[in-house]
Amino acid sequence: MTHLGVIGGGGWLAGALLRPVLADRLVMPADLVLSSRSGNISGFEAWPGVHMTTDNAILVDACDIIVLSVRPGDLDEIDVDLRGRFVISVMAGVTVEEIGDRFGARRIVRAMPNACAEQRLSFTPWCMTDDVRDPEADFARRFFAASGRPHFITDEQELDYFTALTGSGAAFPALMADAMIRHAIEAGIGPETAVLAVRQLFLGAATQMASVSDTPADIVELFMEYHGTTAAGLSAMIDADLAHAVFSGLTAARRRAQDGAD
Ligand SMILES: NC(=O)C1=CN([C@@H]2O[C@H](COP(=O)(O)OP(=O)(O)OC[C@H]3O[C@@H](n4cnc5c(N)ncnc54)[C@H](O)[C@@H]3O)[C@@H](O)[C@H]2O)C=CC1
Ligand SMILES: O=C(O)[C@@H]1CCC=N1
Repeated sequence: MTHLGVIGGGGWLAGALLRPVLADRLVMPADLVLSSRSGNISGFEAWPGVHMTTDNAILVDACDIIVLSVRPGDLDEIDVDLRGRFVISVMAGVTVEEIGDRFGARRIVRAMPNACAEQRLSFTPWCMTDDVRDPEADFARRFFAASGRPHFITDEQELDYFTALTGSGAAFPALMADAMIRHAIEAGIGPETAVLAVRQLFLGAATQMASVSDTPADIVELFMEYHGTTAAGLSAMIDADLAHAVFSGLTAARRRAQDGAD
């Protein structure tokens, strides 16, 4: 049986990816090894058989598939030999070439999930080196399918773009939601009701956008053509150049991913 080792397994993203994988029994607890700085990893109480260590060399010895999930700035501390191992990296801004040079691995999948993995709703673009074997590619696809929607890409550079666009998960929509909540509170709505209302709005809007054939642009146009209160609000937001703010944010995030996130 394949053993999976996750370096940085106590982190935010690793937990979000692994709990669905364990719940689906894609990997059994006894076949999973997690490493962290402290060795005390929470969030896996439902699977007491999961192994935990502070020693990455022990993890690598025990496992044939290694997931790299430390922050890019902590990569220098990871002193392991991954020659002959199948490696899956979810690190932002760390290229396949760098992973190969640092660790000697040739069979590498690089992916960019987001924290919605915890809800099994990540969008997860991924790419791989030519050396990856068919069953390994199949495992990677199933691994990421447990926590959302994997999307295979052939151009690794697109991963830096997706790091900005979707790697951020709920954060960019949350900024918009927070602005709406603050406006509602200023208008006299109680804070709890404002949060409740905007959460439900985003749930409805996201569910609708994901399920109807209309694109987001079609939905905007539909309301503009209605010429009602929504159109008044949309026009003011367009005049205030909401798109410019969004473009600036995505450009900055992409630049950070290209420069090497830390
Ligand atoms: N959090 C997110 O939403 C996303 C994160 N990522 C990427 O995932 C990677 C992990 O990010 P997070 O989980 O958010 O970070 P985190 O800080 O929550 O987790 C990192 C973990 O690595 C461990 N660690 C650090 N040095 C270590 C070492 N030498 N040996 C073993 N473990 C060590 C830490 O103890 C910590 O538990 C990053 O490279 C990030 O770019 C990618 C997409 C989304
Ligand atoms: O904010 C970050 O750096 C991490 C990596 C991509 C998304 N979240």
